[in-house]
Amino acid sequence: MTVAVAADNAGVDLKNLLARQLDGDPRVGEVLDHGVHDASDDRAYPRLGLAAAETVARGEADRAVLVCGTGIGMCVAANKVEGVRATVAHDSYSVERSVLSNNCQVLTMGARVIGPELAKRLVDEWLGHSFDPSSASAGKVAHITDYERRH
Ligand SMILES: O=C[C@H](O)[C@H](O)COP(=O)(O)O
Repeated sequence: MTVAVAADNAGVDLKNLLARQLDGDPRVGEVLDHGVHDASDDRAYPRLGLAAAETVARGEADRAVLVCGTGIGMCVAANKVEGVRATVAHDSYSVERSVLSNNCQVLTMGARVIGPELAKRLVDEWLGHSFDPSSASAGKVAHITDYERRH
């Protein structure tokens, strides 16, 4: 799969770490890094997160990992992009359910909330989950996407 990544300067170190891990993962064909690339770049999280989420909406990326201070701003921004379902998650169960229940394509994390080793482990787990369109959860997600299309 193709995975987009992005971060503001609060999340750049963790994003770079996760990008390297994703790059070395055999399940990932390509990592699209939307920046920032170092902490001297002070572009705000919505610019970076929206650009990455748009690549998911356009089908250029299958998924995205977005990092800011808390993960909240990136999550709010990404969810404004039509067709994108983003979640902030810092625990294994939420990461799993974000895919299996909610078909989220975007995972956001807060570099000021989670340590790098746990973040790496959760991203590894996240890649292993895939949504089952024949599951009971599919109709619930469809309710959201239908609403989005109608409004
Ligand atoms: O959600 C926003 C992020 O945590 C960001 O990195 C920091 O935003 P702030 O500077 O507005 O607190």
